[in-house]
Amino acid sequence: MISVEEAFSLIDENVGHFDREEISIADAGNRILADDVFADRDFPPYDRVMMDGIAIQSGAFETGVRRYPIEKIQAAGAGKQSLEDSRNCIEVMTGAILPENTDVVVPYEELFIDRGVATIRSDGIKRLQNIHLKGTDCKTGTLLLKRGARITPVSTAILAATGYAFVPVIKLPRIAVCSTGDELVEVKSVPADHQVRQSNASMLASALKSEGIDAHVFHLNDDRELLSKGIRPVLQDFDVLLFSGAVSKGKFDYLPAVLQEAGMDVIFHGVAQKPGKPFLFGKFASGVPVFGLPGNPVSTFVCYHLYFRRWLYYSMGVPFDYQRVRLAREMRLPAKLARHLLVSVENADGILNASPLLGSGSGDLPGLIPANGVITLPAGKEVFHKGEIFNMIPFEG
Ligand SMILES: Nc1nc2c(c(=O)[nH]1)N[C@H]1C(S)=C(S)[C@@H](COP(=O)(O)OP(=O)(O)OC[C@H]3O[C@@H](n4cnc5c(N)ncnc54)[C@H](O)[C@@H]3O)O[C@H]1N2
Ligand code: MOO
Repeated sequence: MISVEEAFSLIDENVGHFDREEISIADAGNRILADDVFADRDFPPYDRVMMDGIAIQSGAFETGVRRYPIEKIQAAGAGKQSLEDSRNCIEVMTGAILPENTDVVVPYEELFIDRGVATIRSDGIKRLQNIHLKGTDCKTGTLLLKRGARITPVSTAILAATGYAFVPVIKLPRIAVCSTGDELVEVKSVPADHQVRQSNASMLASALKSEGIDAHVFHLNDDRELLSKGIRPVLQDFDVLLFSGAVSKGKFDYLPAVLQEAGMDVIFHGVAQKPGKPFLFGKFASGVPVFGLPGNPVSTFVCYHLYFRRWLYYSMGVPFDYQRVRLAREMRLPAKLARHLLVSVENADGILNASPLLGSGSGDLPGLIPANGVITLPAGKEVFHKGEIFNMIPFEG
């Protein structure tokens, strides 16, 4: 059995390389940007009128002119007009380009307009007032979004503003989620006394959905022949295989052997950790990785977050973020195995306090309900003090 640290290193050594693709901006939310994005023009791209009103020349105001015949209108979206007579004004609309020969915008609230003449009621004006000058936010060529960033609503707006109708993103892998086990029945079924509804595949598919991945879900029974037959088509059609169950020492835990028969190399099988001790990680010669998540629901979920998501993020070139949390109470544990502890966090004046949720072990699915994430208490140490800082992998967002 290898240590958690060795398992992480082996995951890191075997990260994938995803291609890029161009997708419609309408579908780009939450995807990972594959290119840097630069400003293709200044922001704003022209001297932009910021208030509805009139545009005048400051020089005319300084010589005492207060009554300005309206020469024309500069609407937003219309080409640039020009003020012919400096004692006149042009009516301007928010978002319009500032007309030539003007350098001040006076809003309607400070005007009195009668029979085509605007009288300025305010005492003073400032040159360039209510004008959003070209390039003041950023210049053409400025780096706005970095490759590897997750596309947020704000980055979607930047992509739209810079002309990306189609956005270069990192391709998402096609993932098969395969649950195993004869005791498992379909969600819609009424289970007999010795059966349970199959919930791990739903949990994994839902977790993958939040990464933007639509997984294909399969169920395979604990029959060596059927398992062997069942995985063959799955092997061909997917980039990543996530299995849940059938990786420990049971008489019907055929999965590791069947996968090896099909050509998978075992990278490791068994990690000195709780939960998730029988976790299996392997790879086919084609490069397709296999994550054999132990079947107990807490083991499945914890191994998914610790190992699969790490692999996925690193394969996409994205940092795998942790939250710094403070252990809310002392923990004493046997030092033999690393302990992945479910925690619920509470924000106390900006400090995230993490309370361990002990539940009744890795089969305790309802025990996951209050969990916000998982922290790892390393092997080789028995006492962990209240207030010690840990990296928490959050389960949501
Ligand atoms: N002799 C040993 N027995 C076990 C060991 C061991 O080292 N020696 N390890 C234990 C640990 S730790 C775990 S974790 C489990 C994992 O075993 P498997 O990966 O083979 O999983 P199963 O036996 O198939 O299932 C375990 C448990 O989880 C339930 N399960 C499985 N899949 C689902 C699903 N899709 N939805 C809901 N529930 C699921 C299953 O019914 C079992 O109760 O092995 C220990 N045994
Ligand atoms: O790894 Mo098993 O994870 O204790 O249930």
